[in-house]
Amino acid sequence: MPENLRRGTVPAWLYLLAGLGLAALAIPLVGLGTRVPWARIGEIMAEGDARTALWLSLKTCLASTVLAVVLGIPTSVLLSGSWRGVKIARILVLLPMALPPVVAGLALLQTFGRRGLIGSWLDAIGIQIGFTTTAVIMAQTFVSMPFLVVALQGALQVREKGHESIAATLGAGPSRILGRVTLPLVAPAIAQGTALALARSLGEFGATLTFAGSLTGVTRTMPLEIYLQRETDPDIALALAAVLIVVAILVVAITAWQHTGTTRRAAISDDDQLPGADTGADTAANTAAADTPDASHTRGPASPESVDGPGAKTAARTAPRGRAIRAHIAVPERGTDVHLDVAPGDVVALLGRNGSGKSTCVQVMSGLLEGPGSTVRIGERVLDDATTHVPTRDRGIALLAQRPLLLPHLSVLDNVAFGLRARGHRTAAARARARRELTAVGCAHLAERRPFQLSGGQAARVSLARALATDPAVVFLDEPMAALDVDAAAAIRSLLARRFAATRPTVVLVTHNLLDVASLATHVVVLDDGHVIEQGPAPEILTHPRTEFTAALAGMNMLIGRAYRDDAEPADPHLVTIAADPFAITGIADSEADARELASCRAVALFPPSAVSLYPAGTEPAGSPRNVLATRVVGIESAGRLARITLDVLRPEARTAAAPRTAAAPRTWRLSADITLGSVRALGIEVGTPLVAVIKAAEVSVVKTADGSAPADMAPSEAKNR
Ligand SMILES: Nc1ncnc2c1ncn2[C@@H]1O[C@H](COP(=O)(O)OP(=O)(O)OP(=O)(O)O)[C@@H](O)[C@H]1O
Repeated sequence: MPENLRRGTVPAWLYLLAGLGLAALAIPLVGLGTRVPWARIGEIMAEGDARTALWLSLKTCLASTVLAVVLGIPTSVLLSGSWRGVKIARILVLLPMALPPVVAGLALLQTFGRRGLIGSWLDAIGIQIGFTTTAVIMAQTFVSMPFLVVALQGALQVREKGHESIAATLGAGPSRILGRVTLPLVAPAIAQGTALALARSLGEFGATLTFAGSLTGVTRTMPLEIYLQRETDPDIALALAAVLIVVAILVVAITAWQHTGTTRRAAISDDDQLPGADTGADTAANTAAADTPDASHTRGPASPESVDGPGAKTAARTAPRGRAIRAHIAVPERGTDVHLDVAPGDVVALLGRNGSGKSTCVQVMSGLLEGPGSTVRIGERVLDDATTHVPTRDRGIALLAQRPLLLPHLSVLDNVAFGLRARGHRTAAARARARRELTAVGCAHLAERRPFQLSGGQAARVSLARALATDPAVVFLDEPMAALDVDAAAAIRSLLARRFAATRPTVVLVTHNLLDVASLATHVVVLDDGHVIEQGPAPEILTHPRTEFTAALAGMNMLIGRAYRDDAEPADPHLVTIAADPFAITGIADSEADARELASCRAVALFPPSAVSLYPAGTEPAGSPRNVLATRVVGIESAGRLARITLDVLRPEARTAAAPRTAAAPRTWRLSADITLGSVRALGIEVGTPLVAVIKAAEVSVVKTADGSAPADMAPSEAKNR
């Protein structure tokens, strides 16, 4: 029993009406069944007229269904769009469904009959349609095609269009998008519409009789044969009716089977999990495998075409492959007017409140949205101006959106190969490259799966592999980590950082996450209400925010400095200390591999104000917290039910022995701590109060900054020792 019926959510009276409805449909068929001379069916069907009628019905139905599909699919695609007059066109197409069949037959006769509008012309050149098998096929097509159009047009109108946009960014042209993306996505509706059209053709009677007549072997189909036999031998009519019902049941059953299959797949896809799909543990294992540099069997180089080593990265850094972006995004109806100037190989984080215009900028630059006054130039190419609009597929960009938007009807491997195929690569070469890309994101073992068999994190990795497989010079990322859990997001972030460092594309990254900014972005552009309100190098904007929004975003505590690992702590391989002489703080990297890689790099430690506990000065907190800082209160403000305490960290007397000295020592380090109002009273906090701040290492995230491989604040001697 369906779930909703078990839960009693259906009112009792519904059962009565539903029972009556089913009975109204089934009882006449049962009544017919009781009168059918079942024992004589074989003998009756062996007779010439009956067999001829059945054969003619099957032939004409097949032909009319093929016509309905060939003409109906393009018609449905056209009618699913929005253009002037589309509503009238939709009514016209549906009209044959509402017409009595005899009227449909009259219309055809008056048009294609010997003396009809077009028929008279055809007759003049020796072509006669009326009362021929062609007329039967035309009559069946006329009445059946609207069924296919209705089923398909509805599905096309509500389809997810994101897949098509992504296919365009991967270089697919309109025909490839229609054939490889749009139609496969609405395949269940095509199957259902085709079966409905076939069933309607099979039962067609009135239009056929009026337009084609009833000539044995030429136009007399099964319904006509049944009608005529009813006058002379009712037993034969009943036997033929039974055969027609069996054929109709077969058609309907095939439809129902198709429909159930696709619905089930879609339901599984929505849950993103299924029996046999990876569990969280598997995902974690994959993540770990992908992030372990020496796990060469599961993870190849960050760039499939490059060698993943510090030397390679440094070499790549000096030679960006990305192109400069110069854009003026003007979309008045969205209140967006933004100038963006991005240097080759830079990673620009586009920040701003919801609705501030970030996605609009990405849509215009990727060609998915036309801004009337916009100009977009990538490298030397003008992509948009008053007279030019280069379609998305020809822009040489990649777009990674919040949802992976993998094509559900293709395997993981073919999803990744899609962009390469669209750009003319042969299947074998495209698949070989796709395998390398999958290896690079730790998903080689998933190549043969379908997207509905992936977890959210795996789908995001595959989507990343697909976007980067075409070696784009410019990458747009529209919150690709927003829908992922913390671990999956960290893994994707780390993959992106490696890939960007290795291949240096120009990147525009839309995000709300400070970790993304700190670890990926070289520059930040902040939007508000469709306009740029602040921009500059990422570390500068984050450490000295000039707007309320950036300050709130940067409300996290942070320390940018040089990372090092304490070799005396082999039991804690994730621990990393960030030193910005004389200050230092210990946190945890996303993985042991990240911790190893971070050592000696420029990195940022981030922790929220809620992670800071305060104690009276001079007390030694119980346990063994890693970060114990002497501080002094410089500000107190109310933050709802909490108080936000601003503290200056006091310069330690002696620098931690293991901490290397940095060239540019910060003069002050200011922290925020959120504590309850009761704690404020209990600690007697006021401006100037000395306090001990304690931060658990587990609360401190450590990520390499976007320019992490080239520490800017290192003393020359230390840079040499690296
Ligand atoms: N399809 C649309 N049609 C009309 N207006 C839209 C459409 N999509 C977005 N807008 C409007 O354009 C403005 C900018 O929206 P946009 O989606 O670019 O913002 P955003 O900064 O990306 O927001 P978020 O962080 O919520 O994704 C908003 O005022 C929004 O309401």
